[in-house]
Amino acid sequence: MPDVIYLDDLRKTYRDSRLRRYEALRGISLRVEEGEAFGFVGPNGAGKSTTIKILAGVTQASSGTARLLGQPVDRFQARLGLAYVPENPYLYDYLTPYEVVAMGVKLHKVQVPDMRRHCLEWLDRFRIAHVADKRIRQFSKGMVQRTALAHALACRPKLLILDEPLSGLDPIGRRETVDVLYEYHRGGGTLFFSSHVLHDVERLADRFGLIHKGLLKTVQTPGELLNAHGTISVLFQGEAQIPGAVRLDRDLWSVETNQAELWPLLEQLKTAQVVLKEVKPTMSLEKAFLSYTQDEAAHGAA
Ligand SMILES: Nc1ncnc2c1ncn2[C@@H]1O[C@H](COP(=O)(O)OP(=O)(O)OP(=O)(O)O)[C@@H](O)[C@H]1O
Repeated sequence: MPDVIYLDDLRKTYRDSRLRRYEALRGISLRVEEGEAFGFVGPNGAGKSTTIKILAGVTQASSGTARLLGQPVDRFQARLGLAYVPENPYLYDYLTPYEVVAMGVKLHKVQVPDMRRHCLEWLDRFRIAHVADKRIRQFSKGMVQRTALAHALACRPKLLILDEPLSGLDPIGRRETVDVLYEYHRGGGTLFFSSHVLHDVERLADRFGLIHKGLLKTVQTPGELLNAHGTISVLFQGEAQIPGAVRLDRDLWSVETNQAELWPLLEQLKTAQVVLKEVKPTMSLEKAFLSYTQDEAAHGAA
């Protein structure tokens, strides 16, 4: 079974209006397997959209290899089974959401017993079924985004590539969209998405890749991240002589530990007969993100 996404030494050089060269991608290599949810994170200008546009066939790489489902991205076969939503989707604004979704379903040759019902179900998942027959021209940015996402999912793609899928959505819309994407992933779909909202990447991604200045700095699972850098915060209630414990309230204490020290600490707390209130990892993707980008700045790397 080939990788669903395969990138090898992918490079992209842009030229500005004065024909000066700018290397937006400086050799990205990456594999995403079938059924994986891969989060692509990085600061503004890192190269996320450029990578995604190459995958979606919107722009061409300067060099390197990019394959989808075993096919080079410039072949139309690579896009069979692919749905892509760009950062700012452009939809023909004289169409209605129903027309947009139905057109996608027909183009992808998805067999559905009742087209109207199928489309309305997806529009309903994104809370826009009530405006299914209104012109998109009248829509807000968030509603256009919801229409584009409904269109992508209604096509039952094998691979879903989304560039900043949550931007432009309100907090409830973000949560609902994460839920839909989670379900798609649980159903076996492969998901590749970029996001600035690290919390959403943590909730959705099996692995995440951090891109900075056109280079992939790290690819990790949340578990690997925790083992490599993580600390664990333990909250307990009651008296125990634990070095480093900080009193939060009258008899509520908090102590930070690491993976190796966790079990001995829990044994100690058990012996002291305190009430364990919470054990949670404190290494967030946000901290990792900052550590990778700041380390580089501190060492003056290009
Ligand atoms: N068409 C273009 N012509 C020239 N330079 C470009 C073009 N598109 C992108 N760039 C430059 O390439 C670099 C990477 O841009 P890209 O849009 O891929 O970053 P990004 O990680 O998606 O950023 P953001 O999070 O802000 O969307 C940036 O410096 C950007 O200015």
